[in-house]
Amino acid sequence: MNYVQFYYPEGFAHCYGCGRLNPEGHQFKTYWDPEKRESRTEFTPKPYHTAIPGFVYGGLLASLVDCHSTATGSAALKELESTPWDQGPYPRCVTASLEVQFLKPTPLGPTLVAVGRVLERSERKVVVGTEVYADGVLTVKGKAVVVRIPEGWGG
Ligand SMILES: CCCCCCCC(=O)SCCNC(=O)CCNC(=O)[C@H](O)C(C)(C)COP(=O)(O)OP(=O)(O)OC[C@H]1O[C@@H](n2cnc3c(N)ncnc32)[C@H](O)[C@@H]1OP(=O)(O)O
Repeated sequence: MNYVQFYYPEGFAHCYGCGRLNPEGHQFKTYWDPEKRESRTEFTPKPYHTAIPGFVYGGLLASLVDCHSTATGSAALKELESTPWDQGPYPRCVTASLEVQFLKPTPLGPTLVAVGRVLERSERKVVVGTEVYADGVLTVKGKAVVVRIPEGWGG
């Protein structure tokens, strides 16, 4: 199964967080389950993504929620099209607003699992709720408003 970012047009595929064409970036990959209408991004932080030894830096967690949300929004807008979900291109979203709640320190080591759900959707805007788990423990919650990319951005 290909991931959402795989279907972004080339001009929108250089994001530091999730651009498949940015070799220096995190290259987050988000999978969309069209039946459950749920998204999933897995990422294993590197040892240098440290806040204090043993715990993940909050900025990385915010980036994960950010890009995971734009990908979830993209999949939610793709649903409004008549083309199949496994045929690109996907609509591209940008983040208008991002809220992150750090519920517990996130341990550095385990693969993090971000799970996203669509809370609200219109033709142009999607509100996405995300939960991030480390070893099955919920450590971060996020809510993002993502908006279909305005005409004339990127390529
Ligand atoms: C090119 C590839 C990019 C890859 C991005 C990957 C993820 C990112 O990090 S994105 C980077 C950070 N984000 C940005 O730089 C975006 C900067 N902001 C903007 O360009 C604009 O404010 C933009 C495009 C988000 C919204 O444009 P604008 O013309 O204001 O939209 P507008 O028509 O007013 O609003 C659309 C909807 O979003 C809502 N909205 C807009 N801004 C916000 C906000 N800050 N908070 C909550 N809701 C908002 C509006 O209320 C409206 O909702 P509704 O349709 O229900 O009335």
